[in-house]
Amino acid sequence: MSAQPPTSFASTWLLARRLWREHLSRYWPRLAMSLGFMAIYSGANAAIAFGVEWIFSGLSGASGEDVPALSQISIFGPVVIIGLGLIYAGSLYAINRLNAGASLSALRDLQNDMFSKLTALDFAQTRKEASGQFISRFTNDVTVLRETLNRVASGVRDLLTFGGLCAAMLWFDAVLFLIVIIVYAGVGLFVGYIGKMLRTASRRAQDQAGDVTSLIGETVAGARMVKTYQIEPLERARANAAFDERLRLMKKMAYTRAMNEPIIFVAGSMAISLVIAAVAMRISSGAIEFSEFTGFMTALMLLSAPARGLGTLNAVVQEGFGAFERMLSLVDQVPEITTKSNATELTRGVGTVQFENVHFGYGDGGSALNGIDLEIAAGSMVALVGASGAGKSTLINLLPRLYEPTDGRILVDGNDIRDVTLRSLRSQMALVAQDAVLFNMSALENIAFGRPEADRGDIIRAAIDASANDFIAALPNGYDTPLGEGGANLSGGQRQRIALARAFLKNAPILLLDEATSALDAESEAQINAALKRLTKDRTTLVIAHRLATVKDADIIVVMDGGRIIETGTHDALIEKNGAYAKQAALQFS
Ligand SMILES: Nc1ncnc2c1ncn2[C@@H]1O[C@H](COP(=O)(O)OP(=O)(O)OP(=O)(O)O)[C@@H](O)[C@H]1O
Repeated sequence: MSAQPPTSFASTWLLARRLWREHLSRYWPRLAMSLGFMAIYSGANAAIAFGVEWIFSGLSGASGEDVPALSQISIFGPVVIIGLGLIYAGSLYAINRLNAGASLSALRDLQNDMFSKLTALDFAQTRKEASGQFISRFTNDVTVLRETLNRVASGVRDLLTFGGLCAAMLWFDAVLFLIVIIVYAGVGLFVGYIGKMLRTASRRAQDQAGDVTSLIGETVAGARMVKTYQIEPLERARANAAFDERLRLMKKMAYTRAMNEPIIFVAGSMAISLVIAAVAMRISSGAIEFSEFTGFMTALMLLSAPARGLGTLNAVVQEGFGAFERMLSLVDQVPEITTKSNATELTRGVGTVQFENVHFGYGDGGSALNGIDLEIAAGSMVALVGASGAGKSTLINLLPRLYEPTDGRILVDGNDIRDVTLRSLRSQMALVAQDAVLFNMSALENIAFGRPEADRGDIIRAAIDASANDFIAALPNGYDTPLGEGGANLSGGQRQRIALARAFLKNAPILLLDEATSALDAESEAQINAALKRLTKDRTTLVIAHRLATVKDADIIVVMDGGRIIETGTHDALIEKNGAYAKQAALQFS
């Protein structure tokens, strides 16, 4: 969830400055050109008032017989008005085009910044928020901010137009102008208050939009569970509740926003009535002529459009800044697990691993690992066994620095893993997890994750080693077949073999394995076992072992309980010891 700073003027100003400095300023040439066109546009607007004044002064000055003067007005009047109209329309097109180009490009940059940060965040940081909250920043928040940037651009145009029309009114009559300005200043206070309410409401609505995105994502991803457990009504109820909440928040925003335009309208009517009330006095005292009054009234009428625009601008800006704040709450996160400035490159070694008095807790008070000491010889296989929650996955996750130990240290080939670059450390290990994560790309690209620079031949060789070549070749487009989101078009065993092919291709000296427990048919299991044997050969392997075969083949079995190692030894030695492992083995393998 985003931090919630106060919706003060200062925070709006800070956000506006960041938006300009970090995202918009690089597009200043386009924005400067747009500003030039805005000046032309507002000039054309004010000139219309003067054009009307000129026509009326001509009409009231000329008598019925003054044919040349009247025909001059009937020829030049329309030409002037059409000319001004064309300048007005042309500059409006240029303004909209230039602004859209700049704001859309700035949003693309902001999305890139967010995505870079998303990939740079610590594993733990990406787990803190539901995925929907992240997705929502790229979808809902971007849409809201895009709307705001459009409106800010038209707001600048409105401001210039407002200024131009005010200057015209001031030119015609200062006293009448003062009346108008006092009325609009009073309205400004209301509008500011409404904007404040909207920013708070908008932040809440955007956070909630993230919850809705998560819910929909869960329902689609978990379609199998939803159907087999027949929890469709439950899911519908959850969705109904979320949409009801969305309705409530959006209504609150819409109702608040709805107050804006009527207030501006009332202000406009009040300004016009007060001006009409005062004009007789001004004309009778000779301060203003009738034709000047028509010019003044034209400017006042033209003022209502930019005034409405400016009046609603604050509301839209506050909504947009609510979204921008949420985006910044991602961009501003600082990853904690990083490469030290004096880190060295970990060169490919034999793959010895040492855990020295390693402690770790997830920050929720409890400790997941309590003083792990473990030495793993190069090329050996260590099987981690123990009850659920014993700390096996946690131990494996510490090695590629997905999490950092709270105490103790971990060495790879004699190097403290905090003293080497993250990139070189992670290049020394391959991870094959239980849930083989596949992406919506071709089989070829999915395997190539192991080593992006690998050529097609290397990739096919890795697939052959992983017993994956036969089924991939049989896909409609072979290696170029898209695998569907999450590998939806493949069986569990096939997904596992793609994941193994990735590890073969990476050819790292250290292998981290969370063995699949998913029920595989005998043939798949045999194929995966054979592939695993090839993969683990001559590599240091840490495996969370579920299979009897793996446990028996391991060089050392490490039995964990409550974040501690309680026994180590070979299968035979541990059976002979008749301790915790022997008991577990008796239960499992009987
Ligand atoms: N992301 C997390 N946040 C907080 N606590 C966690 C997190 N992941 C695991 N834990 C806790 O840390 C402890 C060790 O969990 P871990 O996943 O390492 O156990 P495990 O032995 O791998 O279990 P399993 O065999 O069920 O996967 C457990 O008490 C677990 O509840």
